[in-house]
Amino acid sequence: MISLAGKRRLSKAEGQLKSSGIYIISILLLIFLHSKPSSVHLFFSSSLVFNFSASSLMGLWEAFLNWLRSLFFKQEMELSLIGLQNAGKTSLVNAIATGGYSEDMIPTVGFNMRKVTKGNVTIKLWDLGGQPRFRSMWERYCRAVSAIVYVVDAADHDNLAISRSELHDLLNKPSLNGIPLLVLGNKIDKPEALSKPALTDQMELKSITDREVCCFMISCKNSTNVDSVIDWLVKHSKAKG
Ligand SMILES: Nc1nc2c(ncn2[C@@H]2O[C@H](COP(=O)(O)OP(=O)(O)OP(=O)(O)O)[C@@H](O)[C@H]2O)c(=O)[nH]1
Ligand SMILES: [Mg+2]
Repeated sequence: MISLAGKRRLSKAEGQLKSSGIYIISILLLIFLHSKPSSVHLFFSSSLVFNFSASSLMGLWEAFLNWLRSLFFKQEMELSLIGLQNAGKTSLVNAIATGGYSEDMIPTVGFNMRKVTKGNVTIKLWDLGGQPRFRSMWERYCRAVSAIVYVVDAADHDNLAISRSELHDLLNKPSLNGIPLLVLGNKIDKPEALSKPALTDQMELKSITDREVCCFMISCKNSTNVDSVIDWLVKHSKAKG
């Protein structure tokens, strides 16, 4: 038997527990809203359209839970870097991992694997050799990845046609159906480098309709747009959960 005073103490403790729980959730919600202003905007714009529908509230709640999850759980993703020899794949791995750059690169023989951690996401990068003798293994290393990263030397006009046909041959493999594609036009520090519309055109990227395709123009040498590449990669690991 619990005395009346005991019951009072118990319900007081319960009340304190509840209010501190609400307090913690409110603080976390405020931090979330502060760190993701875009979701607040999205919520209010969709609320205006749908008159504060339950789905917009659910969307915000889901985004909040995903954010909470990302604070506590590490996420992993696997990527393959493909492209002709000399395109700058290994240079990109270095730019992502350390920000370093070297003119003196040794061509990749076979493949290298490197793990890079960005925030709570660990990215496993398969950096494949681009010489003709290694291209037959590209497909094998692309099968289970979250995204295929295809690097093109945007300043090497002579090899663009080969780069395009190698890319389209690879994407035609049924085992790679639907895997998102990130095409990177590298070496934009060189004056002869193509513009993004010209590269999109030359690589016939608009004809790829069976998957998500994104293209950035980058320079590993000057670290141009490397941050955008990392953001894209991290977003795609989150999409995979
Ligand atoms: N100007 C310039 N040169 C670059 C850039 N990125 C890479 N390079 C140079 O391009 C050459 C080839 O770079 P790698 O990273 O080895 O090319 P790769 O695609 O890994 O080549 P393989 O391993 O043979 O398939 C090196 O001399 C790099 O210094 C860049 O953004 N600008
Ligand atoms: Mg290499």
